[in-house]
Parts: sequence; structure tokens; C-alpha cells
Amino acid sequence: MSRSSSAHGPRGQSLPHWRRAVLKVGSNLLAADGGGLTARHASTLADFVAASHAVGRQVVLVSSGAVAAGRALLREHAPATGDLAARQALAALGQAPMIALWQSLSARPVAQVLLTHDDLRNRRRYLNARATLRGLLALDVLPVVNENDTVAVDELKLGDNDNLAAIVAALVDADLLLIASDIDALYSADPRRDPAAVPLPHVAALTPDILAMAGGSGSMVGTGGMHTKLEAATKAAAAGIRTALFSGREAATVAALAEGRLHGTLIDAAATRMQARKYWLRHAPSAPGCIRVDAGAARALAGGRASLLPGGIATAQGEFQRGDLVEIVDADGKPVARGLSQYAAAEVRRLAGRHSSDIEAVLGYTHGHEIVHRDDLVTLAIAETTGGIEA
Ligand SMILES: Nc1ncnc2c1ncn2[C@@H]1O[C@H](COP(=O)(O)OP(=O)(O)O)[C@@H](O)[C@H]1O
Ligand SMILES: N[C@@H](CCC(=O)OP(=O)(O)O)C(=O)O
Repeated sequence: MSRSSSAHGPRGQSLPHWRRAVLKVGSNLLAADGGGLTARHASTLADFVAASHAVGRQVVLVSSGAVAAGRALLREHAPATGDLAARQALAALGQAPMIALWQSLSARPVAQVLLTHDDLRNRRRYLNARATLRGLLALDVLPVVNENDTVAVDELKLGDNDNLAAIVAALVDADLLLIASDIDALYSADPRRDPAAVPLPHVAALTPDILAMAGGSGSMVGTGGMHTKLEAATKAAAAGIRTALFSGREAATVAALAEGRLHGTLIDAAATRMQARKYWLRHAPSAPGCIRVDAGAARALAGGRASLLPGGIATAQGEFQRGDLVEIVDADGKPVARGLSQYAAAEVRRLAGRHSSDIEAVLGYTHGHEIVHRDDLVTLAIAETTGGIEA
């Protein structure tokens, strides 16, 4: 369904500044019902990604379309998509053509990332997925994420790519979730059923009333409809990330987006991204062990911008695993910071006092130069002086 954007005014609304976004592209934009993938709307969206990259912004794509592509390859022999095994087979067939479509539209190399719920529930795999995505962005390639439908049975499924996109947005620390769909906004009711439905340009909070406005998908290849888009926006909002819903069918809308204008619906975040993350780091239960640092490291951490490197560590006490949230204490045992340790307690004990460049020689492998990266760290001293909100 495509509707005009007249309700948002000719110039749309201003899109808040962003540096890293996840762009979710639904099946309906990539394929007509029953048909194969087409570049028609994907090329406009790929141009948006390229324009964003040209001005130093990073985009991670979350793309659907594998099932639709698989279905088109089998034509009249395609099984009905209601059956899980059939969907999995169609997705296996269609992942490669879907990636090939994005590669054909991108001057930069495209990387395929397939994720399941298990990858994100398990802390070690979550960290690995995050490191891979960050690594891909650092390499300047375009990551294209999809659910790994072929191995995702019901209990392992993330469910739909709207929710996957929100999880990925939190995973890569994005500041914006962009959901391109076949509809130009969230409407006050499902516009397929209610001709009096009106578009909402701005949603300050996802209240039960707003959530009740969303209906399901009207197509054979899409899964969630507006319902899963609002679920995704709720997840993003909790992580401090805004969501913008817009029509990927309207070239002018996508072009305006690159200019910082949104014709669609903007959904605010519940807190700033940093507040949400720092709040979690400060209050989530930590592992039983802790990392004891020397006076120099305690001072550096108190400054609020440093990562914890092995050189400033005296020792690790107790037991914790890689990825655990740990308390960092000074020589007197006073907590100075909390953060996610990239190394297990036993590894930290072996690395204490060593230079970062020795990590690989000491352990035989490395998970990076930092024991706790500054993005994963909250300084407790600063929290006391600023009322808990850090820049
Ligand atoms: N309140 C609503 N506002 C807008 N669209 C709605 C609403 N309720 C249901 N929808 C339906 O959701 C559809 C978009 O979701 P979906 O078909 O899953 O697309 P995609 O493949 O882009 O994820 C729209 O085409 C529309 O028919
Ligand atoms: N992983 C599936 C897409 C599932 C999905 O959420 O589709 P959509 O509602 O169109 O975003 C695929 O690639 O076909």
C-alpha cells in the first residue's frame, strides 16, 4: 500500500542528527507478492546508504527478502510459506540472490551476517556478533543482516526482521533505527481496514493506545505488519534509540532522508542512548569477581573517557567470564567503575601489568587491546557529581 505524504507537509519534519543507523528493508519493498527481487526501491535505498557513507555516517542494513527470492526461483513449484520447513528452504535458496541484489547496488563490498536468537542470548556469541559488526564497519564494508532462517526453529527465531533490526541497532550502538516499508507512516488505525485512518508524524511515547493502532501485515512475504514495527520501536526506545518509519517506495521520501528531512513517523526514545546504556551498566547485577586497578588507572577511569588497559591492572579477584559485567576497584577496594570485561578473570590475572601489545604473546590469542572498552564502561565517581548522566 502506498499513500501520499501530504499529511506531513511538503518539507516533512527535521530528522535529528545521527551518526550510525540501522536501516531495515522489508520484503514488500524488495519483491512484489509472488515475484522475484527487483532493484526498483532497493536502488533508491542503496543510494541513501551511499550518500550517508559519503558524509561519514555508518549504516547497517537489515534486509528481508530471502523467502521472497527463494519463492520466485521455484516459481510454480514453490511450497506454501505457512510451513516452517518450507520457509526455511525458501530462505536458504534466497539469501544469496538477496545479498547479490545489494552488492549489485553498492560500490562498497557487501558482507552477509546471519543471526539467530541464540547468537544474541548467549553472551559470548553476542559479543562476537558485535565485534564482527563493528569490525565490518571499521573495514568500511556494508553489513547486510538477516535472520538465519535455515537454522532458526520456532524457539530460536527472533521472529521478524523489525525486531531483529532493533536488536542489531542496540548491538552496534546505533543512534537511529530506520524502518523502510511499503507504507508511509504509522496510521491511527490499519489503513487497509479503516479509510478514516490518519498518519501520525510524531510519537513521543509508545503508550498502549499507540500500540493498539497497529495491525498485521497485508502481504504473503512480509511477516509482522505495523505490530512488529512498533515492537521494534519499543525495544529501540528502551535502548535510547529513535525510530523513523517511512515509505521506501517513494523515491522523494528516501532522497529527503539523506537531506535530513523525514516524511514519515518519528518515534522518540525513552532516554538518551548513553543514559540507557550507562544506567544498565551501573545497575545491572555484576559478576561475583572484580578487577583491581592501580592509582594511575583509577585516575584515568575517573576522567570518564579512558578504556581499561592491562597495564593499569593489579589483579582480578574471584571468577567472571568474558563479557561479564564486573566492578573495577582501586587499591583500597573502593569501586571506581563498572564495565563489560573482554577477558575472563583467569585471563585478566595473566595480563595484569602487561602492555596491550603483549596480549597475544601471553594468551596465544587476543580479544582486543582493551580489557574493558570505554563504550562498555561507566565511571562511578562521575555519576556522583552529575546526577548519573554522563556525556
Ligand atoms: N496502524 C497502521 N499504520 C500503518 N500500517 C499498518 C497499520 N496497521 C497495519 N498496517 C500494515 O502494515 C503493513 C506494513 O508491514 P509489512 O507488510 O510487514 O511490511 P514490510 O515487508 O515492509 O515489513 C502496511 O502495508 C499496512 O497494511
Ligand atoms: N528473514 C525473512 C524475512 C522475515 C521478515 O521479517 O520479513 P518482513 O516483515 O518483510 O521484514 C526473509 O529474509 O525472507
